[in-house]
Formats: sequence, C-alpha cells, structure tokens
Amino acid sequence: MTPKPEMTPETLTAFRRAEKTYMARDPPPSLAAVADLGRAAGDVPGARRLRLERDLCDPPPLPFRVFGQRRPPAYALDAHPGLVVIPAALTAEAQRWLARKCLCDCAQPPNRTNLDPFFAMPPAPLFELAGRAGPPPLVESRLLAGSIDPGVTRPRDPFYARPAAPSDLLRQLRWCTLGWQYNWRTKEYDLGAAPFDAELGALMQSVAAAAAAAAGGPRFSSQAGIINYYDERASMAGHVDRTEADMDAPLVSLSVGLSCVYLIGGRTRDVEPTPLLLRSGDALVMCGESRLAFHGVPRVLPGSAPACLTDPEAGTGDAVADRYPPWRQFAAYLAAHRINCNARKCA
Ligand SMILES: O=C(O)CCC(=O)C(=O)O
Ligand SMILES: [Fe+2]
Repeated sequence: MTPKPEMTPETLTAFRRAEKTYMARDPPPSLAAVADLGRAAGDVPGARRLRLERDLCDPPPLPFRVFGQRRPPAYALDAHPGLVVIPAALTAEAQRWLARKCLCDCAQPPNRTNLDPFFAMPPAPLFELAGRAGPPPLVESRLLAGSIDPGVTRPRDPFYARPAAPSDLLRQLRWCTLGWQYNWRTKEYDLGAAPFDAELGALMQSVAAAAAAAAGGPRFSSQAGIINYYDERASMAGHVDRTEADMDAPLVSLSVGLSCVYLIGGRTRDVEPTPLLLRSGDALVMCGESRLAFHGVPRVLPGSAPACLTDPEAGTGDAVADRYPPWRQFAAYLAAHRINCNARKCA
C-alpha cells in the first residue's frame, strides 16, 4: 500500500490555503492583507468604486431610516466580477432591527433550524425563552423521546439526548432557513415553504435592486434565505451556493454583530481568494459570475461589534422596541456573535 502523500501547503488548493491561514489559532493570523473596503478602499488592489444608479431606499423598505446614505459608496473587485460590497449600508437602527428579526421573528417554527431534528422546538423564539425570568421550560430531546426522523445521524454529544434549557439551546443555534426550506441532507429545497418575512424581503429587495442595476442581473426576489449565527470561534467552510435553479439572480447578504474575514474566490478552489473584512451593517451582493464563486467565513473577530449594538441601552428608544425583549439581552448576544442573513431567488 502506498502511503498517503503529506498535504503540504503546495498541494492544498489556493482557497484551502487561505482558509487555513485565517482559521489558525496559535499564533493567530495577521490581518494586514485583509481588504478593508469600508475604511481603506484606496489600498485594495483592483477595487473599483461603483456608481449606484438607484437609491437604496427607493421605495423605502421600512418606516424608519434604514440606509446611512441613499447612494453610499459601493465597490466591485476586478478579480471577482459581479461581486458588489456596500460597506456600512445599514444605519445603527436598521442593524438593531435586523438583529431582532434574525433572533426573534425568524428563528421560530415554521422556519427550520439546525436544532429541529433533535429537539421538540417550542413555537416561540428561543432567544425570548432564554431571557425569561424564573425556571426555564425545558425543551424535550427527540433522541430521548425516540421521535428522531429516520436517516438523521444521531449526534454523539450527550447534550442532544437530554432535555435542554432554552439558553443552552441558543448557544447551539447555528442556522435557520427562511422561505423555501433547504434540506442540508439532500441539498435541495424539499422541505416545503414558510412565508418569507415581508419586511425582511423588502429590505433585501432594496439592496438587490440598487446593486444589480450597477452590476447586472436585475431579477431578484427573496424566495429562500439562511440566517447564520456565528459565535466567536465559528467559521463557515468554503462552498458555492448552487442549488437554486436560477443562478443568474443575485444573492443578497447582510451582517450584524462581530466583524469577520470573508473569503471570495472563483469557480474552483484553485482560484486565489481575496480576504475581505466585513463589518456589522455591511451589505454584500453576489451578482453574475460571482454567484458561482467559492466563498466562506474562516474567522470571526472577537471584540469587533459596534457600540450601537453592544451598549445595553442602545435599542431602548427604537420604534419597534416594545415588540421585543429588552435591548440589553440583544447587546450581550451581539457582543459575542455575528449574524449573517442572506436571501436568494430559487426559480
Ligand atoms: O456568513 C456569511 O457571510 C456567508 C454565509 C453563506 O455563504 C451562506 O449562508 O451560504
Ligand atoms: Fe454561501
């Protein structure tokens, strides 16, 4: 038997090499080569300022000021055609609104989460249950109850085989699907549909329309989406979102909370990716060619969330505040997590 060849850095693909660099823990990587379009776009090789030909707020998607500017600076990168980055697109209030949407309105049935196969999820947002005073209502384990669906791999971690407190489940929340429900096992949208939050859909549409008018590929509607919840050590491996039948329509992606290093590559992992710094409130739109590009999040940056989120009183006066738990509960979560919410057209 021939021994397996050592995977030397030379034999790794360019994408994998970059992932390893930015995932390293000891020592942590230098961020000197990470492109900062929000603060130093002039230093980024191949970055071009795009002229938005449409206002972001045309028509206004929500009844308060969502975008910092009607036509904020937006950037394209020569090496990744079709990608549009709009740094600091969202106002502080809109970032708080998005965090509330992603943690409360959207993260509950009928939308699915990574926890559904293993727990009998209550018909309420975990985030709200986790913040309630008094002894928490425990959530039943489907493993323990024997009601786990056939074909689902049983996790080894004993956490999944015991009733769990909502606050412990919230720590394990990794994703939630919106609209057409994506099945990670079959890699198809075959789990039926839940209504896509109308307000969130309007916000996504606003960003898609302005970016697509500048970069091509105007058709967009929020048919499906994913919310990703990252703790400080979480990452997302490089992939292409290729399940959607309509791969010409843009994919819109909004982030709040901690900053991250986002890698954008090309059609294969051999294309050298560009590391981008994405901050809370940035919008990213994958149009045209970049819709087929490998991308991922190798690193979240602890301590990088803005004060407009982490100040315990920051959201107290917001128009929607009384519909949600007190802001201090969000502030604590956002100081230690990144939330990414993305939407795509499927058919
Ligand atoms: O978190 C991000 O910015 C990327 C998420 C992503 O690529 C996805 O959900 O497909
Ligand atoms: Fe993706």
